[in-house]
Amino acid sequence: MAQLSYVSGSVGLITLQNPPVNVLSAATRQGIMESMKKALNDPKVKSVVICGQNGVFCAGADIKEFGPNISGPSIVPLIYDIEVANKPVVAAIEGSALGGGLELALTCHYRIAHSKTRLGLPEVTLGLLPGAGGTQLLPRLIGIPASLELITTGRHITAAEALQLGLVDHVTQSDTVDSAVKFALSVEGEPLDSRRISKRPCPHLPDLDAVFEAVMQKVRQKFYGAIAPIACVQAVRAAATLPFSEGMKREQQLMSTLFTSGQARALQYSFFAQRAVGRWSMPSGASWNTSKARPVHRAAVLGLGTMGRGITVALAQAGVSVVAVEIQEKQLNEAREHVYATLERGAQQSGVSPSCANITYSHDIQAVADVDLVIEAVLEDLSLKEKVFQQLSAICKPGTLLCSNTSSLDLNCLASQTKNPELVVGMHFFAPAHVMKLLEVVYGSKSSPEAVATAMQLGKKMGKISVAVGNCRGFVGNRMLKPYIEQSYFLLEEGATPELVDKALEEFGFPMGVFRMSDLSGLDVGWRVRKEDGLAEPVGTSGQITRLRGGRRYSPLGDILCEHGRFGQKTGLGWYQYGRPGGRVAKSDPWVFNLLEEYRARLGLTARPIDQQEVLERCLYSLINEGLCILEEGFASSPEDIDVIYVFGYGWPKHRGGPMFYASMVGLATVLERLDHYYRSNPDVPSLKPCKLLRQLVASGSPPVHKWKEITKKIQNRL
Ligand SMILES: CCCCCCCC/C=C\C=C\CC(=O)SCCNC(=O)CCNC(=O)[C@H](O)C(C)(C)COP(=O)(O)OP(=O)(O)OC[C@H]1O[C@@H](n2cnc3c(N)ncnc32)[C@H](O)[C@@H]1OP(=O)(O)O
Repeated sequence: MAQLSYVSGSVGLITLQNPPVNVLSAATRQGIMESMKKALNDPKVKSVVICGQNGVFCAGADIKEFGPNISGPSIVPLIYDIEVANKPVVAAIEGSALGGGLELALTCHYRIAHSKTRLGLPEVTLGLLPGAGGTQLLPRLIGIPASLELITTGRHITAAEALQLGLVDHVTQSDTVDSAVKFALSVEGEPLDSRRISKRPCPHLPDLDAVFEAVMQKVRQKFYGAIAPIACVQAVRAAATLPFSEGMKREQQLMSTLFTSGQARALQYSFFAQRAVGRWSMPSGASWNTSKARPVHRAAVLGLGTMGRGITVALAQAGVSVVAVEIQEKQLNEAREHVYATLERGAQQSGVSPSCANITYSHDIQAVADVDLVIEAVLEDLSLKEKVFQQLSAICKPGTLLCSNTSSLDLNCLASQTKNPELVVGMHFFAPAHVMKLLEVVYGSKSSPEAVATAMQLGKKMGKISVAVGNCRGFVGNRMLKPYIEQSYFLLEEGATPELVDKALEEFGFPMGVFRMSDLSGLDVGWRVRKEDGLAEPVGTSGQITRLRGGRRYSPLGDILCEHGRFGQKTGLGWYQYGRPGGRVAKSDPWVFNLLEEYRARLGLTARPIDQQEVLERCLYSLINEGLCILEEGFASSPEDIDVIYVFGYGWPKHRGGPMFYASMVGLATVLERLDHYYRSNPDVPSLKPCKLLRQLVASGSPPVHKWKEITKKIQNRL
């Protein structure tokens, strides 16, 4: 796992050999320790270079090993041994130097990096802090403000930025190991004391208290409820105020609290879940490793409203050449300007040149004739989309993949309008499409595995986390949102206020509660769908309100708001008031309180006190229950799929893993008991009825999430 060889006569070259990314597993740590000892004891060796096999330095500790019993040598003493070495040790950094990998490099006396390397301390994203001296060494090397920023965000930086910060000594464009060996030869015999970072004082910061206070406030706001960023700030403060050895003790104390926390488990689960969703499968048995994606060199986006513009930007930024089509001339011109400005802004932020040259605009649908893939993003209207798919099927060259950005319509209906339904898949982006990481790739009953593989690969190229899901109403994300929103309306009927419900959900960790979120996305969208479904009927100011519709309880509260022209932020009024159309700051609205009182009086409902616990249980457990139904019915292939969708598309707090992981942390038996309880008192609300899979999981002893698949499969085989 780490190999010592001898080069250029006097250099001991230690190569980490743990593919694919040379993580510091027990065997690797052992290997480094033994190789180091051998090199230092060998009189022929005058300097040491540490590098990683296959162009990757080291991606840090092996996250899979984290748990109560870590075997093998501990990282911290190993790293100390390197720093105190009496021969110069040079890190030859290429690929990635992350977490424990960067800490390993920090204890070397010199750091040479290839220009394409990414460096960082991403432990905070795993619910941890850089616990192998990173919080004490980095501030001594690059100063407190820069260290705080890197450690609390976990951001990966380029070699150029690392050089500018003083994190590396030299950046090379040629062979990194060769450069490091040459460098090691040049410093043999030189004194090392000034190269030992632990011996340096932390650079003085005059307004220390103010800096730490400001950063603490920022992380509390930005990462609401997350404990790791706070511990990171506390650890860096120790570097600024304590001698190195004391600071190390503080780092270890903070690390051990984080290490066993539920948040760390959730975030580490999420790390692997993000990678697991790439290994998709379909109920037919087709999967990522049996299906080949087609290359997409040229894509078209049809319909340049908000979604189409975002998709155009994301494709261009991914280096795909785009034909952007909008039939209305005015909208086309506006879109062109908007896309240009967004690309310019993005380029300024990232420092790379904008990709505007990749885009051609047209108001003629014939312009899509020779593209490899089309993403349709016209209005969410079934008959319009059906017509568009008929046209696309006639115009496009044979084999062109036809994708729809629909968020709610039946993909099979669209596919049935084409000559080749196997070439039709859903690509459900989330607004703003060039920013949001999630992409639901929806397969219909006839979608070919090749079409799914192509959409998944294109999503990856666009920097998205793509999840393959089946074609049920609302797909996975929006389907689960329905019972969650429904419960929030019922809670209002029973005595809650939008403020109370939102507060409970925001304290849980959502960036916005359900009512603020609905105001942002527009209340009229759901209203239109409910009207199409025959659910929303005019309520008026007098007369009977029917609460039972389609055999289940229905709350018309959202419809009433829409009847009053309250569509949310865009009209300045919704569940809250915003001062003006397009206003962003939500303020309580007495009109809503009056409405709720009058509504309850009309229905003979008595308001009762509702606490935050009930809000969370009813909103979250009904959403979780729907997710379990989706798994049971096979529309998602694993709980990880659902969790990734919720974390990256719906603001589920990252440090809670996702709804399925959260349910397992709360205890499936508890979720089942509470759903049973609420369903007993609300038998006309089917979404509270615990699904078969939940009962089965509890009956099987509530196995951890990664074992649910076995039980899901059994239920599906029986269906
Ligand atoms: C009681 C208290 C005691 C506490 C004592 C603890 C002592 C603590 C001392 C030190 C602690 C150090 C903490 C850390 O170092 S935590 C790890 C920090 N590192 C990271 O977060 C890096 C994570 N990896 C990545 O960002 C990427 O994988 C990257 C390296 C950029 C490569 O990206 P890419 O090329 O896209 O490849 P993949 O992401 O698909 O990864 C390839 C496979 O490798 C697996 N992988 C990657 N990193 C790790 C890791 N650190 N541990 C385990 N496995 C890792 C990844 O899952 C992929 O596997 P698979 O193909 O099976 O999906």
